[in-house]
Amino acid sequence: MLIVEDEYIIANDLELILDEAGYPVIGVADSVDEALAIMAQQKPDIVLLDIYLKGKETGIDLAKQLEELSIPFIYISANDNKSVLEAVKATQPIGYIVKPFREKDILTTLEISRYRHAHSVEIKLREEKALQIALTDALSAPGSWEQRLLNAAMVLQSQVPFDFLSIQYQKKGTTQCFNYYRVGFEEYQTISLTDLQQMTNTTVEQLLQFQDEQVPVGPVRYTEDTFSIFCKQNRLGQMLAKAFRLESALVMPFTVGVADKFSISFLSRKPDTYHSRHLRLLERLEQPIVLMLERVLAFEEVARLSEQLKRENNYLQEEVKTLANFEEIIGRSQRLLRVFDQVTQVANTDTTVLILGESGTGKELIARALHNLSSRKDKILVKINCATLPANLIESELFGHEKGAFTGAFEKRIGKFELAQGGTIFLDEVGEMPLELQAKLLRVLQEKEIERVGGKTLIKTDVRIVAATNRHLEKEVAEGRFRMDLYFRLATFPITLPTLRERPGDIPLLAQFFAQRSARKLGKPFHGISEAVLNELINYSWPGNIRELENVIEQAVIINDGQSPLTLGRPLINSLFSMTMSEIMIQPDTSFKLGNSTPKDLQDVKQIQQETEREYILAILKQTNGRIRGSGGAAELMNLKPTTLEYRMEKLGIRKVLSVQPPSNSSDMN
Ligand SMILES: Nc1ncnc2c1ncn2[C@@H]1O[C@H](COP(=O)(O)OP(=O)(O)OP(=O)(O)O)[C@@H](O)[C@H]1O
Repeated sequence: MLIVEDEYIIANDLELILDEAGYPVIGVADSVDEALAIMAQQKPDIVLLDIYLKGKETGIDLAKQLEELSIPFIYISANDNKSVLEAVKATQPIGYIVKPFREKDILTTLEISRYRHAHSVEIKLREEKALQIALTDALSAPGSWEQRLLNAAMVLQSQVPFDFLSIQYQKKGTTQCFNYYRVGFEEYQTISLTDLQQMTNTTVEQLLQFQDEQVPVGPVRYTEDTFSIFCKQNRLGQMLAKAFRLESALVMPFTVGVADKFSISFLSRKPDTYHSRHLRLLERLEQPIVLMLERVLAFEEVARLSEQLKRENNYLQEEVKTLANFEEIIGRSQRLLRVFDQVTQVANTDTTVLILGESGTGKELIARALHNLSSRKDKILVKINCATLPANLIESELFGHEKGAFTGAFEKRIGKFELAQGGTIFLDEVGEMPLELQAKLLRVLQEKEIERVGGKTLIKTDVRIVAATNRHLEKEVAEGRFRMDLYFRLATFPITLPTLRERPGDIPLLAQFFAQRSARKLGKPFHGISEAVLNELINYSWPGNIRELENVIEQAVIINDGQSPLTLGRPLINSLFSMTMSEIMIQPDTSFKLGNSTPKDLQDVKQIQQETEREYILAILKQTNGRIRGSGGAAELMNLKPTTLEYRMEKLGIRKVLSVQPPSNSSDMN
């Protein structure tokens, strides 16, 4: 016990009574200063306090400090002046003893007050527990952060009153700000950045900058005298104070996990709303709130990651991911080695790369190698073929859309840019991108942010861009089909792939590689490639480049009897392929319907293509005894989905038969 009493006799009396009753007295003080000095040495459990003391300060002044320190106290006074008693009540003493007192009065009051105090502490603890549970429910309920934080604010209102609540949430360098203005008993109005912008005549950029300003390290209370400091330190707070006539604040910053920072500012119109008990309550709540938010954020992260994983899986099911690195890129020509050097130089930077080269020269393979050699290799590489995306969906495909953004947008959908977050985007055939979209792509490259179709917010992206085209982009720019500014952005680091005819020395290596791979896939022995065939391959001009060579060799392996070196089965005719690149995906076999005559027009080429494909499928089906699906089935050997193969068979008039016996003398399955 500490006795604070300036009348020596009374103080002495009190000390004796307490000692005898078994309450140890740690000191007797006759002024506030002396009392504080004793308390600095040892914290009393209870203080017995007179109102008028030696010195300028009264017992009521000391009581305010005791309240801050959570030390319970009992007044002992003869003063019954009404205004003094009002001031006494405001300090929330646990008891009051009127002088002159009897020993009995002292001991009874002490006992009852101690009991009531302990009881009220217990009630307070129970209330706090209930508050924690209500906060947990509010913050972990489904819904947006805006709604959840508002629910939490409503729970807190009963304990920490406010007229305005501002919550800043900083995550990975971006800050979100949630503002709630109290307009009724349980009514709050959400104040958006746009509302604030209009109310305060400030630009959104300024507001965003204010939002990012430093917050204090621990909980701080700003009252009448110190509120101006709060306004000076916090320009957003200053604006709010002006706009909503606020005069005091309580700021509670805390960190969740390693980097997620929250700062809650309670603001009030009255200058004396916040007391140290509010601060202490928030301090006590900090740990449970942090733990709970950690859990909520971890759940969100898990949900986000599993969503991302789902998307990646879906994506990977559509895309056959080639594990490309230099070992799988065949060739030793100087031209190709120069490309490898360039890839190695640029891989570990975030520089945008433009891969140029004719169709089939291996642009995609190089793009994948670039990704696999970069620090982003553990993240996804998303390929977008700009030529095959439907014009009306291309924007939503790239940037995603919000629910209801356009007819048919029933669900929110994220685009390929968001899917590739942290990884690489490969924009294949970028030269085919519509002009209108080129402007949007340029913005992504410059600002590194995207906006979903129908969305209102900009989303930061961390994606490396690799683009490829077989078009002559400078010519496209000159003819107004490609934006010059985008061209310069993309062409920061151009890599030009040599055509196959520019590196004939690599043809035998590639042919050997493709033949071995196909033979392995088809389960056939491989007896090499004859000298004559190799010469033929070297002398051919390969307008379809490596892809064409790959197809020619694959077909040669299919028709090979498995006992002799590979033969082509049909001659390679240079003149035919000067027609169009896209027509040469499947090589014509001149032994088919058109005989050995050279095709005259596009129709002829198409017919040859179809027949070649038909023969090809039949050869594979023969190999698999007619089995399409499952392991070792034709679809697997051809790297196609079974449904795709069935569709192609139907188009080419190949009927499935129930018996899987190989047909004896015909290669047809009909
Ligand atoms: N150096 C190489 N070694 C082994 N295979 C290669 C090589 N270059 C290309 N290929 C193979 O050739 C085929 C065509 O390559 P790719 O798709 O990368 O060409 P592209 O230039 O992107 O074609 P397009 O412009 O038509 O999209 C692929 O099957 C690829 O695996």
